[in-house]
Amino acid sequence: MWRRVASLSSFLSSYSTSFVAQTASRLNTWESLTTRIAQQANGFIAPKEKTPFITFVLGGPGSGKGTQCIKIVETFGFTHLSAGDLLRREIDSNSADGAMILNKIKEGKIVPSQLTVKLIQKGMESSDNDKFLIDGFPRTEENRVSFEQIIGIEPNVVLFFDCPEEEMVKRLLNRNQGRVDDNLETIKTRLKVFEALSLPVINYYSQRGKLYTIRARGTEDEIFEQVRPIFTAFEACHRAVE
Ligand SMILES: Nc1ncnc2c1ncn2[C@@H]1O[C@H](COP(=O)(O)OP(=O)(O)O)[C@@H](O)[C@H]1O
Ligand SMILES: O=c1ccn([C@@H]2O[C@H](COP(=O)(O)OP(=O)(O)O)[C@@H](O)[C@H]2O)c(=O)[nH]1
Ligand SMILES: [Mg+2]
Repeated sequence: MWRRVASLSSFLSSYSTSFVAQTASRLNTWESLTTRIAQQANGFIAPKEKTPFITFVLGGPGSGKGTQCIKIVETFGFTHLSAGDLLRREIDSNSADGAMILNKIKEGKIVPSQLTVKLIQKGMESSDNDKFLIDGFPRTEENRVSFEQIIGIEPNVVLFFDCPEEEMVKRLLNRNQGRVDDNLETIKTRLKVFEALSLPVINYYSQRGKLYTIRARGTEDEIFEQVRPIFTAFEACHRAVE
């Protein structure tokens, strides 16, 4: 469905007086947003009939990734694959790796890449959808490379929820989902891991022109209004070729 688009730039520029344009101006100017998206869609060459459209959803712990993914799913029909949820499911199913995964999560450390990528791969293969939100992954450069090697596709879009540390800590301590890692000691490690290992991944995608940074403070709805124009523009690209 999300196939290569032949001539998007002209379509997108004629779209610039729409409601979407007004909304998009809060994030970027509409022109620069649509130009970027057209370039990315044009660079997306489908090697087989159904190549998935992949969005990586990144940000520190408590930045609101999961919360915003729910809204993206409701509005744009993506399938949500949270790497953390997939790993927690492995623990709950008493799999051979369960104890190791639990330890890593308790310590705020990163689970070996191959394992996480295989779980994501299974999630993608068991879905009929061709639009995926991969939430909380890749968290390290090694994660990123492993995904590219095993899945063989690069993300089309990378969202980065940029949130001040004190706000993330406050949210995590109030998350109230009974998670073993929502305690101050683990949170401190997770913030260090984020800075040391995850920020390089974010910088990598910024350099590749795939990064959309969202200011992740404010109400959930306010934050979603920064996210919405990105996917609206991609949908517009998609409709243009149907
Ligand atoms: N904009 C927001 N303002 C206040 N609290 C939020 C906001 N977005 C999410 N939360 C809350 O913060 C906590 C962490 O959000 P979550 O989506 O789980 O973040 P992440 O997946 O990035 O760790 C949750 O309890 C969630 O309800
Ligand atoms: O690709 C991943 C995703 C998660 N985790 C582990 O799972 C924890 C919780 O991740 P999740 O994405 O659920 O946390 P969030 O950022 O949403 O709070 C992380 O701290 C890691 O220990 C991991 O090792 N690799
Ligand atoms: Mg989450």
